[in-house]
Amino acid sequence: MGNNAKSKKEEALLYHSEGRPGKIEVIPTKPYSTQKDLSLAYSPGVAEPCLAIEDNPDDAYKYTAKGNLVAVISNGTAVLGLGDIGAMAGKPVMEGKGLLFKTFADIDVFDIEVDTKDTDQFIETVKNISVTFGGINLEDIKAPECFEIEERLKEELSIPVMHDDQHGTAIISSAALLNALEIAGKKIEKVQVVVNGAGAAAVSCAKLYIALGVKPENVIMCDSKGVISVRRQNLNAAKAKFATTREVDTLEEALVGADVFLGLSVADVLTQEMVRSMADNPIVFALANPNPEISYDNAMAAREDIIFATGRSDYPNQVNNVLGFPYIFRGALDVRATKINEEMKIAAVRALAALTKEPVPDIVAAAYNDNNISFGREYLIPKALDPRLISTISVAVAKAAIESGVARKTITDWKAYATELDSRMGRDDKLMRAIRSKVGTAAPRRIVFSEGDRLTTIKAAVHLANENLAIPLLVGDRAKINTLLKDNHLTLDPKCIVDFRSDREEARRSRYAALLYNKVSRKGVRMHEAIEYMMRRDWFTLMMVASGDADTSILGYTHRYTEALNPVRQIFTTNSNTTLAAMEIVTTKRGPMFFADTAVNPSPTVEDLVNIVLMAAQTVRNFGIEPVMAMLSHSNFGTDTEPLAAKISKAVEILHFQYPELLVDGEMKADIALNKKARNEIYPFNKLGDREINVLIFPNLSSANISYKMMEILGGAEINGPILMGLNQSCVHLIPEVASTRSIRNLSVIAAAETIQPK
Ligand SMILES: NC(=O)C1=CN([C@@H]2O[C@H](COP(=O)(O)OP(=O)(O)OC[C@H]3O[C@@H](n4cnc5c(N)ncnc54)[C@H](OP(=O)(O)O)[C@@H]3O)[C@@H](O)[C@H]2O)C=CC1
Ligand SMILES: CC(=O)C(=O)O
Ligand SMILES: [Mg+2]
Repeated sequence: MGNNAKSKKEEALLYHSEGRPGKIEVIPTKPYSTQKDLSLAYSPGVAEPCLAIEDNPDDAYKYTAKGNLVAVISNGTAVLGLGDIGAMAGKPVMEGKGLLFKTFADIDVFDIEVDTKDTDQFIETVKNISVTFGGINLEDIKAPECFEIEERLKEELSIPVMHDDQHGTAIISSAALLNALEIAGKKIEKVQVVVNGAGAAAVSCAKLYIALGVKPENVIMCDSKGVISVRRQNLNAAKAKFATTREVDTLEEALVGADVFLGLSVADVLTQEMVRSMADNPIVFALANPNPEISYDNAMAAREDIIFATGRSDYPNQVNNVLGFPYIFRGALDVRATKINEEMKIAAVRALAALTKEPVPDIVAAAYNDNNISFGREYLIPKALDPRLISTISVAVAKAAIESGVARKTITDWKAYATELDSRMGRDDKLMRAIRSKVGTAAPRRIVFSEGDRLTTIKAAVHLANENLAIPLLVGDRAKINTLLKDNHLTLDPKCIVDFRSDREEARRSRYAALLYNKVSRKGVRMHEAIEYMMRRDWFTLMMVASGDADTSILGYTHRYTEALNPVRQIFTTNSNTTLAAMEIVTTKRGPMFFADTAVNPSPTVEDLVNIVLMAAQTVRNFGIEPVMAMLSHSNFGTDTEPLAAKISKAVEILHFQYPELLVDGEMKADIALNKKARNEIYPFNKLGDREINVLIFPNLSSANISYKMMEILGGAEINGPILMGLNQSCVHLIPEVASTRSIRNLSVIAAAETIQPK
């Protein structure tokens, strides 16, 4: 074993053994700390749900975890491509499936390893424990027993049962096949397909390919003994259905001129010569795990026109059932489907294939460190970490279950269901959705971007234009913008590009310079400077807004937010001492929280703090949310009198006196702010009562900035902002040049929303 392989082995073993051994644990979902809690969780309180379920078995979905609990069950006879390694040895894979179910679809899993190879015993065991679960995922059970096991369990149980290696694999590889055929320019009813492997996965994939249009006579299947032909004796029933009449005996012979190779067998059985003998643009899915039928490097070296996929995550095109089973079960559980039928599988195939053609979100680009992911040879199928999979596949599956009559619960509000799915994964950005919807229903605003020739900005602009959320105006070099658009297969109306330094814009620059001079001549700016400024993208961008050529702007900055604010202050404030401040929307599990001041005032005075509170209150109100504000400190209501705490206490005193209607109090520590029970018990005089605080005003820039960044990294919160506050007119927000497309897009939507007057 080479050093690299050895260290990978050690790494994998350490990963599994470190800390609490294994990969999953059980976590209670109800309080259990007091005697009272325990008497409800267990005896005597627990008797009540027991009796309710005895009366009405369906109540198990109401009072127990059944409805969200899936059993991953295996006997270890076909574990990955490792073969029959036994029930116990397969446990790491089953725990792994549990981890994937939970993290990708919020489904809880018990992994169950059944130590028998006897089909009847296995079925009996599963049947006897099935009441515990909302669904059963059979895993890594070898063919042909797996076919009978699944068929009988499906017939005899009224919860969804799916053998993942069969149908999960079939669904994902079918979606990849449809897309690969489109890229190869081939028709499904014409292609010659060679399937290597005749087990659980291979047989099921071949069946689904045929259901999607592949001609049965165009499929040749091979097992460990070669081509399955009518001339062979003693074929099991599943293989017999694929026996060919053609005069070929080996994989090598079968592949000559073939369009598709589908490998669900073992490593390294496909040679470069075989690949070279295939038709033009050969589609090669080498899906054996952990090592494919041909390595990525060998496949790529074999020929240039190959369209290639493996089951692995470390190469492009991971065709692996992980893209399917979490979401298929999610959809099935949510409508309490009695089975997973053909309609649901086909719906999942189509949804997956279609999703691949949608622009890829930044979060995926970041996760794979690749900004160029778009439909093509290297992207036949969505990435496993794509957060859209849940709302795309589960919705399609649930709809198909309802339409095909196997659902025991219906869903009518599909938007709400998709939202619920997103929120399961902690990505619930209700506020952003509300803002987006406000912007989407108004006439699109003209948003000018100072960094118009950056790819992140261009992508955000294309999204905003395509979604009709704004008319983006990109300030930058036209040729550069056009190249970036072309290279990234993006399109944008040429009118959206403002090549501000070009000769064509000379008249506009003069007009803006005159206007600027008019505005700032009493702030020390001379005419020749105003003319020079118009060659600078920040000044030019701001003048587009000041002149009325744009409704609002997004200004990129490199080093310091406060430096970038200088032209903003010059153009849009009458007094250079006006307090400006910045606020971040921090989307937490509790909902949106607003943090201020996160970017402008390093050490705010009492007056600044009062202004920050007033501006934050107004901004939050504009979002349709009633602000409940805590002024944070290391001290609670005078417990410390040192200057920083005293400054906040003074600001509160002024606010209470001058704005008695405002729900603001402090100074208080973060735990007191965020725990209303403790706040009311210890400080019953506080002004905020039973309300949850949603605005946190920090004592200084450092604490605010540190806090929201910690929330982002450690707390997994999504951050949107910074929202610049304090200008008379909403006209600009500043964003770091390194910001992601998602951040730019969200801030743009916020900026657009601010310019919409309430009806
Ligand atoms: N990427 C993905 O999502 C998935 C990949 N897989 C992979 O597919 C493979 C098979 O899994 P599964 O169907 O569950 O297992 P099974 O045990 O049910 O089937 C294995 C099949 O492979 C055949 N086989 C073994 N050696 C060869 C060979 N040299 N040439 C041709 N065929 C051969 C066997 O032939 P015989 O019938 O003669 O014994 C059998 O038909 C595994 O590597 C697994 O990791 C499986 C599921 C999902
Ligand atoms: C991916 C999978 O389920 C397998 O290889 O068995
Ligand atoms: Mg498997």
